[in-house]
Amino acid sequence: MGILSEAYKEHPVMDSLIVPVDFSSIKDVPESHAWAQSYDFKINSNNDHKELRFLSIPIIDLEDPNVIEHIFSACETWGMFQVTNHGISKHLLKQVEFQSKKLFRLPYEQKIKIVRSPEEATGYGYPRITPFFSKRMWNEGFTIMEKSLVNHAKKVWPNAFQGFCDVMEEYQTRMKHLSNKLMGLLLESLNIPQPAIRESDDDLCTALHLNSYPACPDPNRTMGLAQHTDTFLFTILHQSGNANGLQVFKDGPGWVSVDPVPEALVVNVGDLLHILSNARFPSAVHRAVVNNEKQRLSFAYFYGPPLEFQVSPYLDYPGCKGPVFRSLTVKEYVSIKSKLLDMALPSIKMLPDQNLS
Ligand SMILES: C=C1C[C@]23C[C@@]1(O)CC[C@H]2[C@@]12CCC[C@@](C)(C(=O)O1)[C@H]2[C@@H]3C(=O)O
Ligand SMILES: O=C(O)CCC(=O)C(=O)O
Ligand SMILES: [Fe+2]
Repeated sequence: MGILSEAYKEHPVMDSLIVPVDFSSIKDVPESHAWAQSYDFKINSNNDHKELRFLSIPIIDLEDPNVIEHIFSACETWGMFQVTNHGISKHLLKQVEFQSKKLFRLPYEQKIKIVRSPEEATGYGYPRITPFFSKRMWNEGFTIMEKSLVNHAKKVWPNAFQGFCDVMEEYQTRMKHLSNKLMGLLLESLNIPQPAIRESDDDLCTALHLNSYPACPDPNRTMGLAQHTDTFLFTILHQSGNANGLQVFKDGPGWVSVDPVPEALVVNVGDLLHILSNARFPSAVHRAVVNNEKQRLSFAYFYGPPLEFQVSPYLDYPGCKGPVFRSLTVKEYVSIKSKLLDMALPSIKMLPDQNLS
């Protein structure tokens, strides 16, 4: 999605909110990264729901004959599920992990050479949502979209970039394939006739984002990735190294831990699928916390329709009371999200009288 930067250009991010600190040289959590003590780091903090304490998101076997029903129910209840039998080999996941470790282990001066530029989408840096929070996150990331990959890799490994590029390219190809399959299942679960979303495969908005959460001296004072919803249709996430960290917010129990399940990948609903489903599927509010033992890595693959695609709520289902959101292009939504973050969805809600015909 080279042209995704067209949508970001209107809201360039200041350099100081992109360039991470050198985490390898930090012995204590600095003020810049110390979140308020009142910040809710706890899991299942709502004591009224003790019985929900051990809740977990559904695990769905993609070869289950009832996969459509399971996906519908998981998306409606959680906006998130884990999938098994997804066809991504353990070997490839290990290679992505190996190459990512190699990248984040580079000396600081090297990583700085591939910092994301203020209007761009790809490269090394703090999470994109950083400007919306007064404190920095305990996270360094690297975003890959097709064209940028080789250029960035050449800057840090002029003679040895190929290994990194081959693995990341292979992973993106496999992820796109799995995403096309999941998209079909998600649309079927919503009874939406397969639209043009997947016709122009080349123009799809896809991105691979590698997250690294360095081991933190005081994990209860800082946040790995602050709460957010993902922008596109859905995200496929691999939590590497069996390290906990991901949490999803559910009304009632509060923050629920999404523990890594060997061989499973996490799938979460993003804002565009929330709009397309006419709010029947929640866009999963999630975050990542850190630990003091070891670095945690996660790999997120974002999948969306082409930038010019018009996203409209689908209304042909029993009990539909009219559109919850106005329709808009992907590009317009990305631009609104860069400006408003969690107020983006409320800002495109239809007013009650706009639904009267
Ligand atoms: C395609 C994208 C989705 C993403 C913004 C990005 O351009 C590349 C990084 C993605 C990420 C990863 C961490 C959380 C997130 C909210 C962020 O700040 O950057 C997501 C973005 C998103 O879903 O909008
Ligand atoms: O690291 C995680 O578990 C969450 C990552 C995430 O939410 C993202 O990259 O959008
Ligand atoms: Fe996310």
